[in-house]
Amino acid sequence: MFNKKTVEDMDVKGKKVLVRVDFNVPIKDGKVGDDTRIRAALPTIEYLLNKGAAVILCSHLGRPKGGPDPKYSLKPVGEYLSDLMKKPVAFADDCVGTSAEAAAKVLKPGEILLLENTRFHPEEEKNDLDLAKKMASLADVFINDAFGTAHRAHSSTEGVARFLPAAAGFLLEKEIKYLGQAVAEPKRPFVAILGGSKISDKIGVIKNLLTKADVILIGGGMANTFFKAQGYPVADSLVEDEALDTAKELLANGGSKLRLPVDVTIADKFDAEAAFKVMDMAPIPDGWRILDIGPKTVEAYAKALKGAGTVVWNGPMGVFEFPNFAKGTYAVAKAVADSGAVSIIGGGDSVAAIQESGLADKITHISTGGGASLEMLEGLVLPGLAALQDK
Ligand SMILES: Nc1ncnc2c1ncn2[C@@H]1O[C@H](COP(=O)(O)OP(=O)(O)O)[C@@H](O)[C@H]1O
Ligand SMILES: O=C(OP(=O)(O)O)[C@H](O)COP(=O)(O)O
Repeated sequence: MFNKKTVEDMDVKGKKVLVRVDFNVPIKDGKVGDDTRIRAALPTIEYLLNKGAAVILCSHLGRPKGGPDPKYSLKPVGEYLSDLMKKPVAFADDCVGTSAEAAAKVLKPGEILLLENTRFHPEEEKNDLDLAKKMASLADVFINDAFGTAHRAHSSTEGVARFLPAAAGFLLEKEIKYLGQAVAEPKRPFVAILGGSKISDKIGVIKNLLTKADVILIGGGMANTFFKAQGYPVADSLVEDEALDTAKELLANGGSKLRLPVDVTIADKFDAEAAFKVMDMAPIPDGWRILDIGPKTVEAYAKALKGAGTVVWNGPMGVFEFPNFAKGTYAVAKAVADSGAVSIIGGGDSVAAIQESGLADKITHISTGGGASLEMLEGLVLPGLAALQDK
C-alpha cells in the first residue's frame, strides 16, 4: 500500500542528507508555540544521526511575500530544536548560496544544520528547478518528511527530488498509511468539519467531500465566505472573494449535508481585547467582524457529532488564539472527543488548538497536515510523495 522507498531503504552512512520537514509552526513574540510538527520530525532526524548521516533540514515558515522577512525566520525553530534534542543545531541564513554551502560543507556525521526559510526565495513556490538544483547540491540524498506540505509542488518538496536519490521519512510514511486506511472505508456517519482561514485553498475540497461525508460542518473564516455568498453583509469579517462563486455553487448543490453557523460571535476589532457580542446570523453591523461561532451553533454541531463513526476536522471554528474567541473551537473539540468516533484532526493551527484544549489524548489521530490530509481525502496525488522513488 505504501509503495515508496523510505529512509530505511537508503544508504546514508557518512552521507549528507537533505531532509524537507514541515516546521511551519506558530511563532509568537519570536518563540515557538505548538511544537507538534517539530516533535513529529524527530524519529527521522534521530534515525539518520544514529546511522552516521549529517542532517541538513529545510522548511518553509508562514507565507512571506517576495523575499526575506525576519518575522518568518526559522532561527527560533533551530534554537527550539537544539533544546529539544539537547545538541547543537547549526543555522544558515539562506537555504542556498554561500552561507548554506559553507555550513553544509563543514557538517560532520551526527551533526544537524537548519537552513533558513525556503520561501524567502519566491522561486520556491513556482517549483523553480534552478533553486531545487542548488538545494540538492548541498547533499547526497533527499528525504521528504514534510507531510503537511506534501500537497505543494515546490522546489524543496517536488523539484529537489528530481536531482537526488529521494525517499520518504517516517512521518510521511506514517501519515499516508494511517489516513489512507482511515478514509478508505470510513465508519459512518462520517462528519467533516472545516474552518480556518485558508479559504480559497480549501473550499474546493467541499465539493468532493459532499460525495463522501454524511454531514459537513462549516465554521471559522470559511463560514464567512458562505455568508457573503448568501447575500449577508459581513462588514469587516475575513472573506476571500475569489472563493465566492464556489461557495454559491456549493450552497446550491450541498443540500442538507452542508451546515452553516446559525449564530456568531462578533468583535469591534481584530484584537484579543476587542469588545464582543453574540448574535443570530443576520447582517453584521458596520465596523464589526465575525471571530467565532456562537453557542446555538455549538449545540447544533455537537448534536451532529453525537454518534458519528468518523470525524475529520481541519481549521479552527474561530480565532482561538484570542481566548474570548476560542469558545467555539474548544466546545466543538469537546464534542468530537465525546463522540466516540474515529477522529482525525489535522493542520498546524487546528492541532495547536486541540493541544491547548487539553483534549489531544482523546483524539484518534492528530495529523501534521491540514490541506495535505484534505487533498488525500479527495483522492488527489500529493506531489511531494509522487516525486519520491518507488520501492
Ligand atoms: N472567523 C475568523 N476570522 C479570521 N480568522 C479566523 C476565523 N476563524 C479562524 N480563523 C483563523 O484561521 C487560522 C487557521 O486556519 P488554517 O491555516 O486554515 O488552519 P490549519 O492551520 O489548522 O490548517 C487561525 O489562525 C485562526 O485564527
Ligand atoms: O500549515 C500548512 O498547511 P495547513 O495549514 O493546511 O496544515 C503547511 O505547512 C502548508 O503551508 P501552506 O498552506 O502555506 O503551503
